[in-house]
Amino acid sequence: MTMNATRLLRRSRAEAASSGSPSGAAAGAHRPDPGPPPGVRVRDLTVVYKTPLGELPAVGGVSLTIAPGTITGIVGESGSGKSTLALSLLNAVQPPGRIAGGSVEVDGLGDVLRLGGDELRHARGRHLGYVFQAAQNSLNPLKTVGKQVLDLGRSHGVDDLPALVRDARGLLERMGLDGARVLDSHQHELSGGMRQRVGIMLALVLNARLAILDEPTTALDMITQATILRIVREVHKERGLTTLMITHDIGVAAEVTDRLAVMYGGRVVEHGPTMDVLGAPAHPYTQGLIRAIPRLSGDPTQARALPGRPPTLGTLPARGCVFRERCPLRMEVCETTEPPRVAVEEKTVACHAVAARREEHA
Ligand SMILES: Nc1ncnc2c1ncn2[C@@H]1O[C@H](COP(=O)(O)OP(=O)(O)OP(=O)(O)O)[C@@H](O)[C@H]1O
Repeated sequence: MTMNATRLLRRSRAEAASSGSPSGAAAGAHRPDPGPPPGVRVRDLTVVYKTPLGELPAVGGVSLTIAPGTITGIVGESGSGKSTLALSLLNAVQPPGRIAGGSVEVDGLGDVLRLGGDELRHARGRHLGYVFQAAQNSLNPLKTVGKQVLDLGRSHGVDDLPALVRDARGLLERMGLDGARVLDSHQHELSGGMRQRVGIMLALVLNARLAILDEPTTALDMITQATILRIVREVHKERGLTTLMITHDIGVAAEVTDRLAVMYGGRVVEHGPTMDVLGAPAHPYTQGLIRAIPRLSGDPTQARALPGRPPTLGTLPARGCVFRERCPLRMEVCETTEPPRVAVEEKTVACHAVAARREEHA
């Protein structure tokens, strides 16, 4: 560690000792107020991966509006395209993947898919905070957390590094940790839950207002999981964020999110207020997912796994509805035509059967 870094971190420790209280999680002092939480509009997003069978879509024409200030969950089985969608929001899809079409408009940033080079690097961190899947293991093992905060600040041209370190400490203390001690620690000195909190701090310390959390509680024990979820909710509120949370665990989504998007085979099949999606699911896939979870279905003896297996890129049908193979409501049109998106109360549902039923009742 350079002398300068050591001095900055020492100063942070001295301040911690003299102030005695955490500096809270409100927006950081090293930067003027970045404004209200942003809205996000994903339009016709298609992301393909190169495979031996050619380029195949992991995300197929997804449109999704994320309202400012909400916590939106993305749920779906493994391979449904959740992480690929999250990476697209940062324009961070890597080869053999490629964003083949669409746009991702973020308030205050414009279309993220049109950003490149320095602009994009700047946007990540300053506007878009991302906690990777398995963030517990993504810290640099050779550097203390404090040094990583300073590296982050320098790489984003932060002038007031002491203020940045103070914010990092405040965020850590807000999340129930001894901030000064954690800043002084290496990854191996921290538990999984502590590392996850460090990941959240690193995503937010530059004042990003759009937080993207990919499976933030995977691999944590139940108690630590509950703590992290509480922290996500509280920090979201205090810092005025728009938060997107990827999870395969509907129970987690039910606890934390305001709105829920259900993905299947690279499509968003149902989206709306979490209470409505889980309480009155309209898409046959969402209905099946909920029936498979005893604590949500209400009757453990009635819990039934969805028949069949989720598709892979190679088995995904090129035309028609991607869910039809497993669908109890399958109709002829599902073989050939992509389902329309229909409004069902406050939800949007992509299903031919739901659309047909609505027409009957119209
Ligand atoms: N690097 C890659 N090369 C080829 N195919 C990929 C690659 N990354 C993902 N895929 C495929 O794209 C599809 C979507 O994957 P993605 O990881 O986005 O799904 P997910 O819902 O996040 O799954 P999980 O919960 O398991 O992470 C899957 O079929 C996956 O096998």
